[in-house]
Amino acid sequence: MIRICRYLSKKEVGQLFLVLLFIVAQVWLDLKLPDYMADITRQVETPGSQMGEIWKAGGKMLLVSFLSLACAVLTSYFAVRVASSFSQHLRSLEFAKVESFSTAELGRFSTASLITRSTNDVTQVQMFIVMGLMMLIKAPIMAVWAVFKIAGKGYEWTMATAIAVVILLVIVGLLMVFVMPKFKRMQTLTDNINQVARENLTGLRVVRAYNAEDYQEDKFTKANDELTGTQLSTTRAMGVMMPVMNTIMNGLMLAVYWIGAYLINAAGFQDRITLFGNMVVFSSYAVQVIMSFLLMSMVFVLWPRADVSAHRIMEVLDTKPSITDGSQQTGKSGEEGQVAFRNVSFTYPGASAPILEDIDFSVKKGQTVAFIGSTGSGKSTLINLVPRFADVSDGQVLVDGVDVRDYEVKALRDKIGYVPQQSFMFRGTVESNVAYGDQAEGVPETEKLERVKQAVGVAQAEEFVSGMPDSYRSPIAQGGSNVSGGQKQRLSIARAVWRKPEILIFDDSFSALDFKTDRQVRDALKTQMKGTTMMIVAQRIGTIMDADQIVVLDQGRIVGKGTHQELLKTCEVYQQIAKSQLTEKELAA
Ligand SMILES: Nc1ncnc2c1ncn2[C@@H]1O[C@H](COP(=O)(O)OP(=O)(O)OP(=O)(O)O)[C@@H](O)[C@H]1O
Repeated sequence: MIRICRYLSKKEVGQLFLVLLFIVAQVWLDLKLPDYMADITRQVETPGSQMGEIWKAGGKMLLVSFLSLACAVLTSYFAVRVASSFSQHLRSLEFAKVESFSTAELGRFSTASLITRSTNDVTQVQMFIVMGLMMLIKAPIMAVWAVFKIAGKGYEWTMATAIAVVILLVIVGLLMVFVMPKFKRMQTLTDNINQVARENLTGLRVVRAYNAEDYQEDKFTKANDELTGTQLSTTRAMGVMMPVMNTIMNGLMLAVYWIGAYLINAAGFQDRITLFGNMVVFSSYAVQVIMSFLLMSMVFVLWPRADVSAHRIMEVLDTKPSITDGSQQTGKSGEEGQVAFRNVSFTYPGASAPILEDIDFSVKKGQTVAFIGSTGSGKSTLINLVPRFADVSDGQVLVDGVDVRDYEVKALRDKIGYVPQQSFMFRGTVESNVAYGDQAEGVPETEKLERVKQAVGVAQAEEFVSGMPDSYRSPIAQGGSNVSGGQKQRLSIARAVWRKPEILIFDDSFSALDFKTDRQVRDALKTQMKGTTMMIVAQRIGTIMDADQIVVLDQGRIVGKGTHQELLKTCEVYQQIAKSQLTEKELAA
């Protein structure tokens, strides 16, 4: 919790000092009140006192109360401001950090946990800051000041207060031992709920198609019950606290008056007024002491949960992304558009065996290299190494003659147009989905739209986009739920084409297209994206048979490399794939 405070901005630290100032002022004013009360009591008890004097003391009391109220309002105002802006800052930091994560880091935290960590956990810290600022700072100042004020006013009363404080501390200590582990568990259970809810919503269609609502509901109920049970037991424990505190406070009051009555009874007439005044003042201060210990104990009860949350946030912020920037902005001149793999091996974090081994090939500017192989043979893993979604475990991937790890990540990715296996659409319009990314910023609207039209044309999506109610300005729902799989795939291709990159990567991106459209897209790419190096992963031989080079993968190793005709003669795995997909006539052609 303390470590997270280093993310406070200068302005927030300034506001914290203001809060501190208002709290000290408030404590000073609050502790002034019993003095006036003692004054009034003395005046009432002293024969011949003037009514005007009592009014004067009462007026001062009222003024001090108002000033204390004003300080309390200002304290809350600044405390809430600091806590809100700090949590806003934390959320932004977490978001930026998560954006820099590679698949390795994303796999280490689950998506659900990352969401809880940037929402619920930040809220816990925010709540603690508000409560902490209002109580944690005030309580010790108040306690010390009040103790200082009551010291010397009668050891019997001081003893009674000390006993009350000890009882209070023991009860709070016991409570903390009981609730602390539960608070820690609460955050993990919140992750759990998020995970189940997320999975259910994402896979809603599958759940419905398999009539698995009851099964999903059971899973959710289990996670929900666990969280509710933990929350209930902590809340119950906390619920006990207030009545216990009240009882201690009232008990102390009784003790103060009982001791007072005893002392006044035993004292001579002259001392009785002083003793009575002391008793009234003491009882007010004793309440302040107990209240401050009560506030402190409340803070210590809130602390564990906030501490767990702060720790979880720091875990994200402290994680060093495995993909770090190099210094190169450009590649070697004369080697633009070239991609080469040099004896590349890759092992997923935590996996025992490499997924890719000894991968070696190169492709020149404007050429097309295709990858084919059985499911799980490592095709996606291989092409993901080019835009550095992960880094090689051994060997080198070169783009434009430079190791991809030596590039500034942004510069490297600016060279690449990537079409993923599962097309992803963002909420917006057709245009905003195609002209997507930093390169779309600052491009004049008319030029942007013109380029969108060209890219959509290459992806053979013109017909269906023109058929949409608002054409290029038609809305696209989150995740592209209002367009078909094939339409999504074409818009996804258009998005990569729009960038006019040096290298285009297609990860099985033609699978949802019919044969005719597949052909048309490839023809359009060939004619309109001349000079662009293409890396295509495909399942269909038809999609890749005219590639300049085909790389055949089997269990993470290259088992064949060459053109379609060469591989038909030399590569057994390729022959098997070809035989299963092509007719005798096509094979002979
Ligand atoms: N994040 C990951 N962590 C651990 N192993 C993974 C991860 N992603 C993929 N794998 C494993 O790596 C292997 C290769 O996966 P990859 O997705 O590269 O295959 P592929 O050839 O593209 O398959 P497909 O044609 O089905 O898409 C698989 O055995 C898979 O289980």
